[in-house]
Amino acid sequence: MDSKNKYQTSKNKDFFQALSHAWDGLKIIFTKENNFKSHLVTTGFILVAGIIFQVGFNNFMWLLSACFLVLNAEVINTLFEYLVDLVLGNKYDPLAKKIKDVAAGGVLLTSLFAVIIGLIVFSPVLTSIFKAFVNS
Ligand SMILES: Nc1ncnc2c1ncn2[C@@H]1O[C@H](COP(=O)(O)OP(=O)(O)OP(=O)(O)O)[C@@H](O)[C@H]1O
Repeated sequence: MDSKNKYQTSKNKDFFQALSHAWDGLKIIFTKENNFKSHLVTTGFILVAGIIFQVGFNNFMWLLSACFLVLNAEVINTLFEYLVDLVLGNKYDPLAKKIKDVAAGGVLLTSLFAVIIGLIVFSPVLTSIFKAFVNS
């Protein structure tokens, strides 16, 4: 199948064709899903904060991992939303609700993990800000 054929349903010919489809997938989720955009912006702020406050290599890796887990959970959530919509369209189905809600629950759970990691990593910074605020 020609790689320029937008109706391709067969396997990709090479790694670069697969990469271009994966990039298309990221563009879709970035342009269509506002939650993904917010998570990406938050990831940027957290990583910049990690650099500014010099949290150390290991802590920075924890922050990086937690942020990318949240982004990945959002990708999986969107995937299930698209699958349900593909199969059902606007038809209501209690199982579809379960699928979408469980996928959204996965994002929430991962986000809670990221918040806990953030609080642990930035606790020295937060403590010194709190002390400075109390002493002022
Ligand atoms: N076909 C359906 N049948 C039953 N319930 C549905 C169906 N589609 C959506 N829902 C319910 O409506 C809610 C909102 O649907 P939507 O597709 O916007 O998911 P969402 O998790 O809110 O999306 P996002 O992650 O983009 O904020 C879902 O969580 C689910 O409870």
